[in-house]
Amino acid sequence: MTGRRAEPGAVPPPGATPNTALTIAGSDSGGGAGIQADLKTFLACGVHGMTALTAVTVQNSLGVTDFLALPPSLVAAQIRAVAPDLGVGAAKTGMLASAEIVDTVIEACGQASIGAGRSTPLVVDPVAASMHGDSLLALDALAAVRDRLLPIATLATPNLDEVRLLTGVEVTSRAGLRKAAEAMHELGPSWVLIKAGHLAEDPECVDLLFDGAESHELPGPRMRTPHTHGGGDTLAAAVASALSRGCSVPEAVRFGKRYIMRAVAGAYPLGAGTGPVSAFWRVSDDPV
Ligand SMILES: Nc1ncnc2c1ncn2[C@@H]1O[C@H](COP(=O)(O)OP(=O)(O)O)[C@@H](O)[C@H]1O
Ligand SMILES: Cc1ncc(COP(=O)(O)O)c(N)n1
Repeated sequence: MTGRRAEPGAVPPPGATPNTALTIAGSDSGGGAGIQADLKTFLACGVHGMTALTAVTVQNSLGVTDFLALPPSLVAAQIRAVAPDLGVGAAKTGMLASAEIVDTVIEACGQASIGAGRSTPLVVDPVAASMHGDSLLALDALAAVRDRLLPIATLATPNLDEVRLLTGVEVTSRAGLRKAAEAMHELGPSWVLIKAGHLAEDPECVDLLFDGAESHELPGPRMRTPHTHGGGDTLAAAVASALSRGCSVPEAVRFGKRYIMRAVAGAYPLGAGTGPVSAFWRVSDDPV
């Protein structure tokens, strides 16, 4: 692997080939989530980002009003185009829109050696709906994600709504996270990171990483901001960035947690609804 550095997040020296990460996800016209969040995060984490676009959403700070899913063959073709030529250090999935896209992505990942136990680790963020509740995944696609995509995930990163949809386990407090992690792990991913952002009453955001035997808490303060649009994508993309540099899953998740805490701390209002988490904290203010 070219350019591996001990410190995840470091910027590659000018002219050096950076590590690479691929996002397989939808476009957010508002720029806060989806491939836009992933690309900003990849840049901020010092890796070269690539995209396999699955859908175009019509979206702003108030929600998603429409989307068009791309033909599955075009999604697979994007993966096939970049994998052998540019090399994929790590991949992540976000919005996959339809069962046909899910199955095509699984097949293309197999051909490109992306997935658990293969050369390229795969982070599956099982995106089902936007934070406003707008569906981003067809009903029949949830079963495809649960039964066929999660088993090839190196790491799955569900939020608590996705845990409920995928496993039926309802989490209402920090004490319930371990049960959620066990139920998610039974679906087949090597590792599970349960995100606790939705436990609004908890003064902290303690996410839980689980490998089927041991769980590790990722503590962090709960920031007083409503502007967390794109938070899940940003966390998963930061984790994928660290994996692309050869970090272990626990190292990559700890890096991702540090990254998302800074991104939420810098989140800003934009539009009449919910603003995005920030990537600006990583940008130098040197004059051009
Ligand atoms: N108010 C907050 N303060 C600090 N961290 C947060 C806050 N809200 C969410 N997070 C963190 O952001 C990440 C995304 O969490 P969550 O909101 O649960 O997922 P999603 O964006 O997929 O719905 C997690 O690491 C979570 O702990
Ligand atoms: C294209 C796309 N992908 C993912 C999300 C989820 O992000 P959020 O939960 O912040 O709405 C989104 N809204 N749009």
